[in-house]
Amino acid sequence: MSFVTVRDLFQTYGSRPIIERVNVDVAEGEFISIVGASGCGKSTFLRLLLAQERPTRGEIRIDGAEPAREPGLDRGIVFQRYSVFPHMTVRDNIVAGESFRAGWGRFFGDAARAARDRADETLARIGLDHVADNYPATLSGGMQQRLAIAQALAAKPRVLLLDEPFGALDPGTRLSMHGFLQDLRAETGMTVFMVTHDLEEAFKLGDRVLVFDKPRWDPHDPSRYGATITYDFDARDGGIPFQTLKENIHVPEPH
Ligand SMILES: Nc1ncnc2c1ncn2[C@@H]1O[C@H](COP(=O)(O)OP(=O)(O)OP(=O)(O)O)[C@@H](O)[C@H]1O
Repeated sequence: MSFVTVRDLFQTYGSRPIIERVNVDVAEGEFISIVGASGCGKSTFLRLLLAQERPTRGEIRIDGAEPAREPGLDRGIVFQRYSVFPHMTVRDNIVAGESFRAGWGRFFGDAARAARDRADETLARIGLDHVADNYPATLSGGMQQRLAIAQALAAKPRVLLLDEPFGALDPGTRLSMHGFLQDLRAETGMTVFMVTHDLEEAFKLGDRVLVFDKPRWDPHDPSRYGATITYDFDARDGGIPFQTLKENIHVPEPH
């Protein structure tokens, strides 16, 4: 059963086509990695899923309906940087994330206290309880991204959109963030779309890996045509052969 349905999607800026005839069906709970050359429209595709922009042509359906224009209702988004509110404490960032669900309203009195308690529980679960009163700028990159993901999930979205969420992190932190995201996914059953430049990350985390590319190319006018999904790899159970090969590479013990 298709949960997210994309049909004949086109996006053009001025006279410049960016995305051409994108068609894809995604089941609820699937983790979709998106890869492709720089500037080929991956972030544009996420913005269309978020309904931040309307497509030039075509349609997107989430659970049978057009995606709501307000963020945080059924979709949460995390960018490479700057997804959290810098002027709010770590705890208030989580409370703000939850308040999206309440229609951007603010919590008062008992409701505010209860929201802060829930935020503290979340922070304890993601290992950020000791910095609840700090401001995001005082946290490491990995901690800020953990906070950003927890904030996006506080509104309990059914779809999480991630735009190169780990791109600015060092390899060790990136690895622990993979574990963090896999745990959250198992816990929530959410549907995820993640743009990444890291192929290994794409195949490791994704159930499917979509490749965006331009099937038509005019060498005299590179911006004449847009990109579409040229490959849709099944990445479950080890993914494509190179991933299996890589895991099987045996490095002999030194004698
Ligand atoms: N609002 C806009 N108006 C005009 N052009 C835009 C707009 N948004 C994006 N573009 C252009 O569309 C193209 C695709 O941009 P997009 O950010 O979606 O690519 P991307 O694949 O995510 O790139 P990267 O991997 O570098 O982040 C770029 O050439 C960009 O300059």
